[in-house]
Amino acid sequence: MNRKQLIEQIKIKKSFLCVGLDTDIELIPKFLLDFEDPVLEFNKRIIDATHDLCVAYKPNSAFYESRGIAGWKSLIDTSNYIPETCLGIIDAKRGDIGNTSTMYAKAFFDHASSGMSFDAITIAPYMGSDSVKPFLAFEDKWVILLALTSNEGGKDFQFIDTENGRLFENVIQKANSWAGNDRMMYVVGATRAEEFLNIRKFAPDHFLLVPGVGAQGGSLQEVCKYGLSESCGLLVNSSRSIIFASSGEDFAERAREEAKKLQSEMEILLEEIGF
Ligand SMILES: O=c1ccn([C@@H]2O[C@H](COP(=O)(O)O)[C@@H](O)[C@H]2O)c(=O)[nH]1
Repeated sequence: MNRKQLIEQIKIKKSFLCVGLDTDIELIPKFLLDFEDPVLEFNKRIIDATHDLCVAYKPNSAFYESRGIAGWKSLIDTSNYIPETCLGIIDAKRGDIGNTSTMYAKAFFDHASSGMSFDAITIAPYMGSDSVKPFLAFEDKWVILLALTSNEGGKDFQFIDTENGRLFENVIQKANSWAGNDRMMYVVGATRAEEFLNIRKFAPDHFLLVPGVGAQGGSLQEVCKYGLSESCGLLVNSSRSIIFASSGEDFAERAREEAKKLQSEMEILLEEIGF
Protein backbone atom coordinates (compact mmCIF):
# COMPACT_ATOMS: atom_id res chain seq x y z
CA MET A 1 0.00 0.00 0.00
CA ASN A 2 1.49 3.34 -1.04
CA ARG A 3 1.06 6.75 0.60
CA LYS A 4 -1.81 7.81 -1.68
CA GLN A 5 -3.69 4.56 -0.98
CA LEU A 6 -3.07 4.89 2.76
CA ILE A 7 -4.45 8.44 2.80
CA GLU A 8 -7.47 7.24 0.79
CA GLN A 9 -8.18 4.54 3.37
CA ILE A 10 -7.89 7.07 6.21
CA LYS A 11 -10.49 9.23 4.43
CA ILE A 12 -12.82 6.31 3.70
CA LYS A 13 -12.65 4.81 7.20
CA LYS A 14 -12.29 8.15 9.04
CA SER A 15 -9.61 6.42 11.05
CA PHE A 16 -5.86 6.33 11.51
CA LEU A 17 -5.97 3.41 13.88
CA CYS A 18 -3.43 0.60 13.79
CA VAL A 19 -4.45 -2.54 15.66
CA GLY A 20 -1.48 -4.32 17.21
CA LEU A 21 -1.56 -8.09 16.89
CA ASP A 22 0.63 -8.85 19.92
CA THR A 23 -1.02 -12.21 20.23
CA ASP A 24 0.27 -13.81 23.41
CA ILE A 25 -0.96 -17.41 23.32
CA GLU A 26 -1.14 -17.37 27.15
CA LEU A 27 -3.73 -14.56 27.03
CA ILE A 28 -6.11 -15.66 24.31
CA PRO A 29 -9.47 -17.20 25.28
CA LYS A 30 -9.03 -20.83 26.30
CA PHE A 31 -11.68 -22.21 23.93
CA LEU A 32 -9.43 -21.22 21.00
CA LEU A 33 -6.78 -23.71 22.12
CA ASP A 34 -8.91 -26.46 20.51
CA PHE A 35 -8.23 -24.99 17.06
CA GLU A 36 -5.34 -26.24 14.92
CA ASP A 37 -3.70 -22.79 15.07
CA PRO A 38 -5.21 -20.89 18.02
CA VAL A 39 -3.21 -17.71 17.38
CA LEU A 40 -4.26 -17.56 13.73
CA GLU A 41 -7.89 -18.18 14.70
CA PHE A 42 -7.68 -15.35 17.26
CA ASN A 43 -6.07 -12.98 14.75
CA LYS A 44 -8.59 -13.80 12.02
CA ARG A 45 -11.51 -13.06 14.35
CA ILE A 46 -9.90 -9.80 15.51
CA ILE A 47 -9.30 -8.76 11.89
CA ASP A 48 -12.84 -9.72 10.84
CA ALA A 49 -14.23 -7.64 13.73
CA THR A 50 -12.10 -4.50 13.22
CA HIS A 51 -10.95 -4.12 9.61
CA ASP A 52 -13.51 -1.41 8.76
CA LEU A 53 -12.37 0.66 11.79
CA CYS A 54 -8.60 0.64 11.27
CA VAL A 55 -6.13 1.28 8.46
CA ALA A 56 -3.26 -0.90 9.65
CA TYR A 57 -2.42 -4.08 11.53
CA LYS A 58 0.88 -4.51 13.31
CA PRO A 59 1.88 -7.98 14.44
CA ASN A 60 4.89 -7.78 16.73
CA SER A 61 7.23 -10.55 15.56
CA ALA A 62 8.37 -11.40 19.13
CA PHE A 63 4.99 -12.94 19.92
CA TYR A 64 5.38 -15.28 16.93
CA GLU A 65 9.12 -15.98 16.90
CA SER A 66 8.95 -17.04 20.55
CA ARG A 67 6.77 -20.02 19.50
CA GLY A 68 9.26 -21.43 16.99
CA ILE A 69 7.97 -23.10 13.83
CA ALA A 70 4.33 -22.89 14.96
CA GLY A 71 4.74 -19.17 15.58
CA TRP A 72 6.30 -18.47 12.19
CA LYS A 73 3.40 -20.33 10.58
CA SER A 74 0.88 -18.22 12.53
CA LEU A 75 2.72 -15.07 11.41
CA ILE A 76 2.84 -16.10 7.75
CA ASP A 77 -0.85 -17.02 7.70
CA THR A 78 -1.79 -13.85 9.59
CA SER A 79 0.19 -11.69 7.14
CA ASN A 80 -1.77 -13.24 4.28
CA TYR A 81 -5.09 -12.58 6.04
CA ILE A 82 -4.54 -8.82 6.44
CA PRO A 83 -6.95 -7.22 3.94
CA GLU A 84 -5.73 -5.00 1.11
CA THR A 85 -7.54 -2.06 2.67
CA CYS A 86 -5.10 -2.13 5.60
CA LEU A 87 -1.37 -1.53 5.79
CA GLY A 88 0.46 -4.61 7.07
CA ILE A 89 3.26 -3.60 9.42
CA ILE A 90 5.67 -6.12 10.87
CA ASP A 91 7.08 -4.77 14.11
CA ALA A 92 10.41 -6.60 13.98
CA LYS A 93 12.88 -3.78 14.83
CA ARG A 94 15.59 -5.17 12.53
CA GLY A 95 18.75 -3.66 11.01
CA ASP A 96 22.21 -5.16 10.47
CA ILE A 97 25.11 -5.01 8.01
CA GLY A 98 23.95 -4.75 4.40
CA ASN A 99 23.83 -8.39 3.28
CA THR A 100 22.11 -9.42 6.51
CA SER A 101 19.56 -6.62 6.24
CA THR A 102 18.82 -7.85 2.72
CA MET A 103 17.92 -11.24 4.20
CA TYR A 104 15.68 -9.63 6.82
CA ALA A 105 13.99 -7.67 4.04
CA LYS A 106 13.45 -10.87 2.04
CA ALA A 107 12.04 -12.55 5.13
CA PHE A 108 9.30 -9.96 5.60
CA PHE A 109 8.81 -8.42 2.13
CA ASP A 110 9.43 -11.15 -0.45
CA HIS A 111 6.41 -13.42 -0.63
CA ALA A 112 8.08 -15.78 -3.13
CA SER A 113 10.89 -16.35 -0.65
CA SER A 114 9.21 -16.45 2.77
CA GLY A 115 5.45 -16.49 2.18
CA MET A 116 5.12 -13.00 3.70
CA SER A 117 4.76 -9.64 2.04
CA PHE A 118 4.26 -6.98 4.68
CA ASP A 119 3.94 -3.38 3.48
CA ALA A 120 6.21 -1.97 6.18
CA ILE A 121 8.77 -2.96 8.78
CA THR A 122 10.10 -1.27 11.90
CA ILE A 123 13.88 -0.76 11.84
CA ALA A 124 16.39 0.27 14.49
CA PRO A 125 18.53 3.15 13.15
CA TYR A 126 21.62 2.47 15.25
CA MET A 127 23.69 0.79 12.50
CA GLY A 128 23.10 3.63 10.04
CA SER A 129 22.38 4.06 6.33
CA ASP A 130 23.77 0.81 4.93
CA SER A 131 21.69 -1.16 7.44
CA VAL A 132 18.48 0.59 6.34
CA LYS A 133 18.92 0.91 2.57
CA PRO A 134 18.46 -2.83 1.79
CA PHE A 135 14.87 -2.51 3.03
CA LEU A 136 14.32 0.51 0.77
CA ALA A 137 15.59 -1.52 -2.20
CA PHE A 138 12.20 -3.30 -2.12
CA GLU A 139 9.93 -1.08 -4.22
CA ASP A 140 6.72 0.18 -2.66
CA LYS A 141 7.70 -1.02 0.83
CA TRP A 142 7.99 1.24 3.85
CA VAL A 143 10.70 1.59 6.46
CA ILE A 144 9.48 2.74 9.88
CA LEU A 145 12.52 3.95 11.76
CA LEU A 146 12.60 4.05 15.57
CA ALA A 147 13.03 7.72 16.46
CA LEU A 148 11.58 8.47 19.90
CA THR A 149 10.27 5.34 21.55
CA SER A 150 7.51 5.08 24.13
CA ASN A 151 9.47 3.28 26.84
CA GLU A 152 11.16 4.93 29.82
CA GLY A 153 14.59 3.65 28.75
CA GLY A 154 14.23 5.45 25.42
CA LYS A 155 15.70 8.47 27.21
CA ASP A 156 18.99 6.65 27.83
CA PHE A 157 20.25 7.33 24.30
CA GLN A 158 17.54 9.14 22.33
CA PHE A 159 17.82 12.37 24.35
CA ILE A 160 21.62 12.60 24.20
CA ASP A 161 22.71 16.01 22.86
CA THR A 162 24.62 15.97 19.58
CA GLU A 163 25.88 18.83 17.40
CA ASN A 164 22.64 18.39 15.36
CA GLY A 165 20.25 18.40 18.31
CA ARG A 166 19.19 15.45 20.39
CA LEU A 167 19.97 12.02 19.00
CA PHE A 168 16.38 11.25 17.91
CA GLU A 169 16.23 14.59 16.05
CA ASN A 170 19.51 13.75 14.40
CA VAL A 171 18.14 10.33 13.36
CA ILE A 172 15.13 11.95 11.67
CA GLN A 173 17.17 14.61 9.87
CA LYS A 174 19.68 12.07 8.59
CA ALA A 175 17.07 9.50 7.56
CA ASN A 176 15.13 12.16 5.63
CA SER A 177 18.01 12.03 3.10
CA TRP A 178 17.61 8.24 2.65
CA ALA A 179 13.98 8.30 1.47
CA GLY A 180 11.02 10.65 1.19
CA ASN A 181 7.76 10.65 3.09
CA ASP A 182 6.37 8.11 0.60
CA ARG A 183 8.73 5.38 1.86
CA MET A 184 9.86 6.41 5.34
CA MET A 185 7.91 6.75 8.58
CA TYR A 186 9.14 7.30 12.13
CA VAL A 187 8.13 5.67 15.41
CA VAL A 188 7.26 8.25 18.03
CA GLY A 189 5.73 7.05 21.29
CA ALA A 190 2.39 8.43 22.49
CA THR A 191 4.01 8.78 25.90
CA ARG A 192 6.16 11.57 24.37
CA ALA A 193 3.22 13.77 23.32
CA GLU A 194 5.07 16.93 24.39
CA GLU A 195 7.65 16.30 21.64
CA PHE A 196 5.28 16.11 18.67
CA LEU A 197 5.35 19.83 17.86
CA ASN A 198 9.13 19.71 17.77
CA ILE A 199 9.20 16.52 15.68
CA ARG A 200 6.90 18.11 13.10
CA LYS A 201 9.69 20.68 12.46
CA PHE A 202 11.86 17.83 11.13
CA ALA A 203 9.14 15.64 9.65
CA PRO A 204 6.29 18.01 8.74
CA ASP A 205 4.24 15.59 6.68
CA HIS A 206 5.76 12.18 7.32
CA PHE A 207 3.57 9.47 8.77
CA LEU A 208 4.47 8.76 12.37
CA LEU A 209 3.69 5.35 13.84
CA VAL A 210 2.58 6.09 17.38
CA PRO A 211 2.49 3.21 19.88
CA GLY A 212 1.59 3.74 23.52
CA VAL A 213 -2.10 4.65 23.51
CA GLY A 214 -4.03 2.31 25.80
CA ALA A 215 -2.02 0.00 28.05
CA GLN A 216 0.97 2.38 28.21
CA GLY A 217 -1.21 5.37 29.14
CA GLY A 218 -0.56 7.67 26.16
CA SER A 219 -3.34 10.09 25.20
CA LEU A 220 -4.79 10.15 21.68
CA GLN A 221 -5.97 13.75 22.19
CA GLU A 222 -2.52 14.94 23.28
CA VAL A 223 -0.78 13.20 20.39
CA CYS A 224 -3.20 14.66 17.86
CA LYS A 225 -3.03 18.19 19.25
CA TYR A 226 0.51 18.58 17.91
CA GLY A 227 1.01 15.50 15.76
CA LEU A 228 -1.70 15.67 13.09
CA SER A 229 -0.33 16.99 9.80
CA GLU A 230 -2.10 18.21 6.67
CA SER A 231 -2.17 14.62 5.32
CA CYS A 232 -3.14 13.23 8.74
CA GLY A 233 0.40 11.89 9.18
CA LEU A 234 -0.38 9.61 12.10
CA LEU A 235 -0.92 5.89 12.55
CA VAL A 236 -1.87 5.42 16.17
CA ASN A 237 -1.33 1.89 17.44
CA SER A 238 -3.05 0.15 20.28
CA SER A 239 -2.49 -3.53 20.95
CA ARG A 240 -3.42 -4.99 24.36
CA SER A 241 -6.26 -2.57 25.13
CA ILE A 242 -8.06 -3.72 21.96
CA ILE A 243 -7.20 -7.36 21.41
CA PHE A 244 -7.37 -8.38 25.09
CA ALA A 245 -10.40 -6.27 26.03
CA SER A 246 -12.06 -9.57 27.00
CA SER A 247 -10.70 -13.04 27.62
CA GLY A 248 -14.10 -14.62 27.04
CA GLU A 249 -16.00 -15.83 23.99
CA ASP A 250 -16.99 -12.22 23.29
CA PHE A 251 -13.36 -11.14 22.75
CA ALA A 252 -13.85 -10.10 19.13
CA GLU A 253 -16.97 -8.02 19.88
CA ARG A 254 -15.19 -6.36 22.81
CA ALA A 255 -12.16 -5.69 20.59
CA ARG A 256 -14.48 -4.05 18.08
CA GLU A 257 -16.00 -1.87 20.81
CA GLU A 258 -12.55 -0.66 21.91
CA ALA A 259 -11.47 -0.05 18.32
CA LYS A 260 -14.73 1.81 17.68
CA LYS A 261 -14.12 4.12 20.66
CA LEU A 262 -10.74 5.14 19.23
CA GLN A 263 -12.08 5.40 15.67
CA SER A 264 -14.93 7.67 16.82
CA GLU A 265 -12.47 10.00 18.55
CA MET A 266 -10.30 9.96 15.42
CA GLU A 267 -13.27 10.82 13.20
CA ILE A 268 -13.90 13.98 15.26
CA LEU A 269 -10.21 14.92 15.25
CA LEU A 270 -10.01 14.50 11.47
CA GLU A 271 -13.15 16.59 10.99
CA GLU A 272 -11.59 19.34 13.10
CA ILE A 273 -8.68 19.64 10.66
CA GLY A 274 -11.03 19.43 7.66
CA PHE A 275 -9.62 16.10 6.52
O1 LIG B 1 8.42 2.79 21.06
C1 LIG B 1 7.78 1.77 20.89
C2 LIG B 1 7.96 0.97 19.78
C3 LIG B 1 7.17 -0.14 19.63
N1 LIG B 1 6.23 -0.48 20.55
C4 LIG B 1 5.40 -1.67 20.29
O2 LIG B 1 4.04 -1.24 20.11
C5 LIG B 1 3.16 -2.16 20.74
C6 LIG B 1 2.45 -1.48 21.89
O3 LIG B 1 1.55 -2.37 22.52
P1 LIG B 1 0.48 -1.90 23.63
O4 LIG B 1 -0.12 -3.19 24.10
O5 LIG B 1 -0.54 -1.03 22.94
O6 LIG B 1 1.21 -1.19 24.69
C7 LIG B 1 4.03 -3.33 21.18
O7 LIG B 1 4.10 -4.25 20.11
C8 LIG B 1 5.38 -2.70 21.40
O8 LIG B 1 6.44 -3.62 21.24
C9 LIG B 1 6.07 0.31 21.66
O9 LIG B 1 5.22 0.05 22.53
N2 LIG B 1 6.84 1.42 21.79
